[in-house]
Amino acid sequence: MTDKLIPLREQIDAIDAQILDLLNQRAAVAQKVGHIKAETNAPVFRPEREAQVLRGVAERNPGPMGNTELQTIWREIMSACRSLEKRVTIAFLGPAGTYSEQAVYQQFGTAVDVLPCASIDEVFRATEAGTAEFGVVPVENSTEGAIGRTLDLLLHTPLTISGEVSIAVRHSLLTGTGNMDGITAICAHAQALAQCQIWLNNNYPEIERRAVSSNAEAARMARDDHGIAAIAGERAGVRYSLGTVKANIQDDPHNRTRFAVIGHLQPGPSGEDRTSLALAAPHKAGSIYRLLGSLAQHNVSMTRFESRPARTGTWEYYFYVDVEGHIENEAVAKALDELQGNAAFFKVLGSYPVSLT
Ligand SMILES: O=C(O)C(=O)C[C@]1(C(=O)O)C=C[C@@H](O)C=C1
Repeated sequence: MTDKLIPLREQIDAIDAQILDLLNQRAAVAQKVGHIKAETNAPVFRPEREAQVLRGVAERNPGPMGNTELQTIWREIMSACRSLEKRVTIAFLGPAGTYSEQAVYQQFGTAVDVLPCASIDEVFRATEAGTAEFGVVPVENSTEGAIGRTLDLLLHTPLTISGEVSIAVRHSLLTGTGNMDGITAICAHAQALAQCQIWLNNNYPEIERRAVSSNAEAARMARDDHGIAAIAGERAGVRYSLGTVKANIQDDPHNRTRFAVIGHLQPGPSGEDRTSLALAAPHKAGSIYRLLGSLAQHNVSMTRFESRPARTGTWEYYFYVDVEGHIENEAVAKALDELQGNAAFFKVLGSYPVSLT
């Protein structure tokens, strides 16, 4: 080692000592917050506050560190501080190694307990029953569209959406050996197979494609059977000790999945929020026009409009609408009040901070 490094490392050691001291000072304050919350029975996880802290970090950042990297560090700092107040349990669509698990850690940091569930229904059940404080469920994918089961369950659950997480979906072709010798089937969740079909048609048109319950399950199968290749995220590859034949094989390089955090909590305004609604229009000419007109009149921007059959066999539809702003914002409250008066069905699914990515 050159002598020139020695003084620089001494500087780093001194800075680390300060960081350590400051982190523990922060943790001690969080513990005091935790005691007050325990006395008043207030919720430990406050997504609106965490969103403000993370946005503040990016706003104040003079560099050279990037905002994304700093926000990842702060997410972990808050996760660790929160776990000193109380450790929360998060249900998600398992098994471990799925994008849903990644969404859990992206929202809550890693100082949480996780509860992998076998289905989206089970995530709702575990959260409704209080086995988990929160659940994380996929809502939509940018190439494949809405996750119907989540939308159906949101209609009648007592839970509300308290956050959203957007994850870049990157699929890799993975095998036990890191090459395709002797591979007779490529396994993945049906959505992942669909998201990679052009690449698969161009590269391995002759190999059978088999849909399984999740990409992580495919990765587990590939570990146990060297005749099977899996399409999954690198995270699953690491978890199941697989080699990468080819990374980034998704047809759409901008492929993203949006997840909802569901729970009994209704967050307050964070300054940059979204409100999700479910609506049904009465059987009258122009009824959808009138419903959406309330939003336009009060200058409330709509960021999503999705329809889904009501499954009554009568060509009725539920509409899933996202608008900018929190339900406590005056314009949003007025628009929704008016809209509710014109709707055959109306439910606020939740008001929550807009995700950072
Ligand atoms: O401000 C609070 O309410 C805290 O509990 C502190 C803190 C933090 O570490 O900054 C931790 C958990 C909450 O979700 C929000 C923020």
